[in-house]
Amino acid sequence: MLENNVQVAPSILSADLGHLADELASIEGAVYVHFDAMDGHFVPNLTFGPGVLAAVKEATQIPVDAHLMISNPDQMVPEYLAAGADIVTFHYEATAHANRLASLIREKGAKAGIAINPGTPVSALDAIIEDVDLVLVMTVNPGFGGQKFIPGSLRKLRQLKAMCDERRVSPIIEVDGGISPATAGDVCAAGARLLVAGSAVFGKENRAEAIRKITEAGEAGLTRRA
Ligand SMILES: O=C(CO)[C@@H](O)[C@H](O)COP(=O)(O)O
Ligand SMILES: [Fe+2]
Repeated sequence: MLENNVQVAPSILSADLGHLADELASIEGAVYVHFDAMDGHFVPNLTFGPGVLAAVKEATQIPVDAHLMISNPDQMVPEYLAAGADIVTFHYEATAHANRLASLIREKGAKAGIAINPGTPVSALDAIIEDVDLVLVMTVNPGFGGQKFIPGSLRKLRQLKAMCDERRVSPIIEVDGGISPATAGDVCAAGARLLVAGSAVFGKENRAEAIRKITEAGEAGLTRRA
């Protein structure tokens, strides 16, 4: 990914699931479709699994960014890979074998992502930062769409960017939760480049315009940083 390229991944958690194919067709400008898998155990909500991911892949050409909010991801990751996920992101807090899991994802040709909850420090990534393609900094506590952005996430993003620069690695830095044109500038100024947005895209009538506004606000944040 280019250093100054802001990308938006609409989260279908906020889409009208009864008309998923139409919803997917509406997100012009989206670089990924964000797919929130929740198991009712790691997070207090239950959504969809690999079967729905395979249906999403059938319905759109846009690559799928699978965010697995599930306990014991080691068990289910092969299913999400087989379903066609282009990025598979598991939670640091959910596995004892993060490096092994990241290797498995990469061996199958997908991008490997690791996510950290708001309560998990960036230092938790110390032993894995070289082995992943993406780091997802949760900017709300996972489980639900439409929550308020946690401002303390900005400090974590700056710490992560500094860690990456020091170690000379450049994973995609993704943020998820409460992202809108109002918060996109700050997260991009702090280091994020891939912005998940659920309610700020699917809650709007004109999705292409919503995606464009988030992208532009993010790019304005990059200028501020420079
Ligand atoms: O992973 C999650 C929630 O746990 C997200 O991907 C949400 O779907 C984001 O929704 P908004 O905060 O953008 O409405
Ligand atoms: Fe997500």
